[in-house]
Amino acid sequence: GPQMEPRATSSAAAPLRRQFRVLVGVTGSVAALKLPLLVSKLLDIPDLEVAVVTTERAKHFYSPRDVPVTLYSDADEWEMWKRRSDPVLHIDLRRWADLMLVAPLDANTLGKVASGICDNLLTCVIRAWDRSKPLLFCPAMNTAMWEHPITEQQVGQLKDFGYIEIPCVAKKLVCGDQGLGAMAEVGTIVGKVKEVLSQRQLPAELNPG
Ligand SMILES: CC(C)(CO)[C@@H](O)C(=O)NCCC(=O)N/C=C\S
Repeated sequence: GPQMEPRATSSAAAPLRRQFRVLVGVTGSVAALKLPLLVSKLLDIPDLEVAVVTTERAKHFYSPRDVPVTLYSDADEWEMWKRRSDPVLHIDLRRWADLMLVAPLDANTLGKVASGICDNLLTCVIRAWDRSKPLLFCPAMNTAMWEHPITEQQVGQLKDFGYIEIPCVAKKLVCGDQGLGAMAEVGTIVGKVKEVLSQRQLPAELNPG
């Protein structure tokens, strides 16, 4: 998990290890049931390290047993910070990650991010995010929510921040409605992560000289 160990070891014996760190944010859309599949597909990408930050609502849609990486939630922030000298988890996480992927981004968290609300671990990481690093988001919500005019405004706001949208798709949603609002397919999401990583220089300390 994201401890502050050195980013890479390079010695005669061991080649430079180029781990690229992806922090997955998961929120309370029913599409969060795809988290185990998404994490397992990300772990198939060579040299990728994955950690997850979950909201409380998202926990209803997956079992931590099916997520074989470090999974942070709000209580971890409270546990970790007891006194002034203690680390601040959302700041540790913004430093640790090279790329952030919010999948799914539900209507509630979309609204929070668009207006700078940061009332949990995930929104605090995003609020503190270093915008020189890529942040990808996958909206997912009921069609009626998607079609509300506030959605376009708030997605536009996130794009103005420089965040990259992986657009939702039209499907027969789990609630029976047919239309836009379904999270992009996991294959689409993983493909976009690969594309963005291929365009990025590795962090300097991974690629000295
Ligand atoms: C869950 C999944 C991935 C199954 O294909 C798909 O329905 C979806 O992305 N739904 C997210 C939209 C949503 O949150 N609907 C909430 C009420 S309809």
